[in-house]
Amino acid sequence: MYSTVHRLLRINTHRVRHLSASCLPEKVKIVEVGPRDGLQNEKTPVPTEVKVQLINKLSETGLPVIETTSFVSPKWVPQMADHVTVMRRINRVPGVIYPVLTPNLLGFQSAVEAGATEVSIFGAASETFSKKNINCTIDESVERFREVCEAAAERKIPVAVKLKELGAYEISLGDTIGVGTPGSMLAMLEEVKTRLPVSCLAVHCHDTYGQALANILIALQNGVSVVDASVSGLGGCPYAPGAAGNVATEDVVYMLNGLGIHTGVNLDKLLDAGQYISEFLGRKPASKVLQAKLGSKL
Ligand SMILES: CC(C)(COP(=O)([O-])OP(=O)([O-])OC[C@H]1O[C@@H](n2cnc3c(N)ncnc32)[C@H](O)[C@@H]1OP(=O)([O-])[O-])[C@@H](O)C(=O)NCCC(=O)NCCSC(=O)C[C@@](C)(O)CC(=O)[O-]
Repeated sequence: MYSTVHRLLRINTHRVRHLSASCLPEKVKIVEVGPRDGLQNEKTPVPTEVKVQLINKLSETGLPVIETTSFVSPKWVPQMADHVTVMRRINRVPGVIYPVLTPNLLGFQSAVEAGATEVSIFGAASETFSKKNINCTIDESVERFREVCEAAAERKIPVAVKLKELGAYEISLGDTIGVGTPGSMLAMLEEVKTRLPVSCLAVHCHDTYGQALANILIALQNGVSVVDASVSGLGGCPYAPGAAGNVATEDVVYMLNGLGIHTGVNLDKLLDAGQYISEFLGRKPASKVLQAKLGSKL
């Protein structure tokens, strides 16, 4: 029995090494979106101090990018109404980037005043979703993005956007409703890679159908090395009813550690941050790794 298990382990290890060497990146940049994408959908207001504490804890984990808040209309997304205070109160760790969402010029200007040094704009591939999410057509949204990109370029502020020709340095491909499968991820990436260099692509996978980790693995095998994830698997989009949270950051880090891929993230500190916010929300974490750690405490 022992030797069978041993042999299986040896075979698996060999396969992991083979994967790493041949087609997986050596390093992956994880973009933590929990404080924004994760919390925006919470129905009960989360106190500013809790958001600040969460971001400060995440800042200590080694995560390189933490999407902090969004400068959208408080009438549309009340949970993000404290964006200025959050930006002012967080402890910014040198080397960590704290981007914020800005849907239009007004949002961009407020974000800069509050000290944002990187902004993201967000568009949709579906007219219906564009209208529901930012109250304009796709064409109109591109015009708004152009204004933001021009204002950002004047101040040398990097922009992450879906439209590379406007000057974005990174494009995050979002499966907002989490219906993608490894098959559709592969087909989508093969198509996108005919038009854009894979080095500027990121993936943003919600886990509604439990496919997110498998989809991410396919993306990594296709050269993507930037992955969005949300601590404790928080989230969902207010304009995509029924969509589950993002893939849990803890689960992504665990998978990448197992593949020998460097992230720079301390998993124990990340689990502490996940436990902190899950306990505050009084909710079982969606992260399987955090569930395993908490065990009988759940
Ligand atoms: C885009 C708008 C603002 C257009 O909203 P609108 O109503 O069309 O805008 P408007 O220009 O007609 O202005 C109406 C009012 O909003 C104000 N306003 C206008 N702009 C701003 C601003 N930036 N910040 C604060 N206030 C703003 C403006 O001043 C005015 O105030 P009033 O005169 O009525 O008092 C609105 O539709 C909105 O805020 N939508 C929310 C979008 C959002 O946050 N969605 C969730 C994030 S996207 C997401 O989760 C998906 C993603 C990215 O994570 C990917 C994935 O998950 O796969």
